[in-house]
Amino acid sequence: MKIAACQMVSGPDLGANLVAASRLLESAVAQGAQLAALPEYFCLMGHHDSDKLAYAETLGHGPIQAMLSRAARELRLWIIGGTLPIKADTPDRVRNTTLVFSPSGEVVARYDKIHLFAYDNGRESYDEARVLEPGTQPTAFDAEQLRVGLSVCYDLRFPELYRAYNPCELLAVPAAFTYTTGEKHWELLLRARAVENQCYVIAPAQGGKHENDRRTWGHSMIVDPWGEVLAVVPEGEGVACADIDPARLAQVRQQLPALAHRKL
Ligand SMILES: NC(=O)CCC(=O)C(=O)O
Repeated sequence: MKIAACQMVSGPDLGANLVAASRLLESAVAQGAQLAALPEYFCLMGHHDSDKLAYAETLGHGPIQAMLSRAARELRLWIIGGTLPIKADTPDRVRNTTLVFSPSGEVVARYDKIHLFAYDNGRESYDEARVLEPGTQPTAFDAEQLRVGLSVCYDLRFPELYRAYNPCELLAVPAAFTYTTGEKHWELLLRARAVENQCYVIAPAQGGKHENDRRTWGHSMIVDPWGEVLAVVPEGEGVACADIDPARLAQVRQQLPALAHRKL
């Protein structure tokens, strides 16, 4: 199966972000992809944390989900729908949610980001817990022969989440890594998760200077189970495509049976 990681530089205009996401999904299909993934916050990188509340949807309703479902159906594509804000049970809180759409346009999986990002180096600071409510459930789904484990951005720093997905063939990490942390840690962590879990990793990211003055690292990539980077988009909008090769997965696991040697 050919897979595609779509990189975006989303802004505060929901309509414009949805148009850009549709265009990238079409481009992924034109390059032969059967599964495409969008980045974290693909539909909105607002000026304020509270913008997420204004655009939050209830499950099964709203323009963001309608666009993803229509694109999946019309393009006959599996879509890992980055993240979108879904209303939480708690007032004034949202879940940062990945919805997965099958090629018939149905939602087949929901994952709510478990680990909420916080960072403060004196010049930049983030605290997702101000408006987000964390998820609690690791979630995987099957896309034909592929078992895919879901995660979002900061989750990448918590290897125990990915162990919960073993065995699977692909780990998905839609992200909006900061430029500062991404420059140092993004590729290192993605390749580590691929090597230690002997899986492919698809990591679609935000990458560039956003209207809200945030700068994200980008470098959307696809990594193979030996830790090789198969495709990358350094900065700006674009699509990184690569093939999932079952023979490669089998070869890596047979030559170095580290997963079978786990003791804990
Ligand atoms: N949106 C996020 O979770 C950002 C995570 C990040 O930048 C990191 O360094 O971790």
